[in-house]
Amino acid sequence: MTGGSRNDRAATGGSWNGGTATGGETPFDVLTLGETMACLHGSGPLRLGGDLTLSIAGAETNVAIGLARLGHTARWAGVVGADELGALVLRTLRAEAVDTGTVRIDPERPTGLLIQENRIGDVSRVHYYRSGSAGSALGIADVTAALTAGGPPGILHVTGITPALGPGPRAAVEHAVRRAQELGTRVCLDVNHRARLWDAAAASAVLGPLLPYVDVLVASYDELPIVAPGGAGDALAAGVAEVVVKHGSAGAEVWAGGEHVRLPARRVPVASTIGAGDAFVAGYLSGLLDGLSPAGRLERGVTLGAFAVATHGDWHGLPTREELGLLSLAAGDTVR
Ligand SMILES: Nc1ncnc2c1ncn2[C@@H]1O[C@H](COP(=O)(O)OP(=O)(O)OP(=O)(O)O)[C@@H](O)[C@H]1O
Ligand SMILES: O=C(O)C(=O)C[C@H](O)[C@H](O)CO
Repeated sequence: MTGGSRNDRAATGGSWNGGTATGGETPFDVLTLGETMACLHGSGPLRLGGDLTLSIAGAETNVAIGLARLGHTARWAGVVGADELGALVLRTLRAEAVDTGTVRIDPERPTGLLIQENRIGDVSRVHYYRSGSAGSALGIADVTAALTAGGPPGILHVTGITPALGPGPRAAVEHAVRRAQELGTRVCLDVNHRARLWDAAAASAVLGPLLPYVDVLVASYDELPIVAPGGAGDALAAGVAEVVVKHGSAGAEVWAGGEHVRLPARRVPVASTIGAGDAFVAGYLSGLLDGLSPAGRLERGVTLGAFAVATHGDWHGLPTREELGLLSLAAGDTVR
């Protein structure tokens, strides 16, 4: 399916944008691509049964939703099944003002599913039911449509999850980053290693060669060696302009424009850490779009990460621009 609704929301505060639009349309601030699934969330051990809540999850759409909530324009490219869960994915994204105009519906494959199991305290397990899914049918043609319809986006955001889904998605990501570079679109890669999908050596062989096309590299401190065995310096030497490293509850750091900045995490009560990394990326890219300094970008990343941690759900608790200051209120405050 092509030609769904075009998000006409104006870009707010974007200090730079992509290449020239065709047909008088405004390019999107950010294009993300990958797999988004139905997500069941349980509050205890799965084998005991009990209630599950149904929503959607996908690292790339978590980022797109975070950006859209802050007033940036975002498109997601992917494939869903011709089923009710695919309809849930599309309906949710449209409600969050994420453009789905180039999303393809595959009549042969089901929408993927993941189940989040809250096992002990804040320790969760994720179970995938995504083998043979519609999302894993993503291919080069999907990327071409998404990158060009409406003009090249300002930023292309991809993650290391997508190439782990199979040869089609891998080719799609490799094509996307090359084409983005030709189009003058900046590329952000989040390593987002998923050990249940592939091992570190396989990830390294695929993601390492992408670095010459990457402008902003994001990795957790334990993932960085997958693409840069010698640390951030290796990635900078490979041509990456900004290297952002996340340290969970210890905050994050960035090397950009000859600067090195490190910030602590915001202190918040922990509801669920799932999605903190994606929220962080949305905040960081929002700061980049707004023309903030490396410290300002990092600060917005850390702020969105804290919103994700302090609320339930992958993306549900992410702030609008007006809500960014909420974290500064004292515990127990009520806004009236
Ligand atoms: N306990 C916490 N309290 C406050 N902020 C946190 C906490 N954990 C994470 N964050 C913020 O979120 C950012 C990203 O978190 P983290 O490093 O855990 O990402 P991640 O491992 O990629 O997460 P995920 O893959 O689950 O999305 C951190 O850099 C930090 O700013
Ligand atoms: O693990 C994945 O593939 C996902 O995209 C699901 C999660 O919602 C996401 O990664 C949270 O960070």
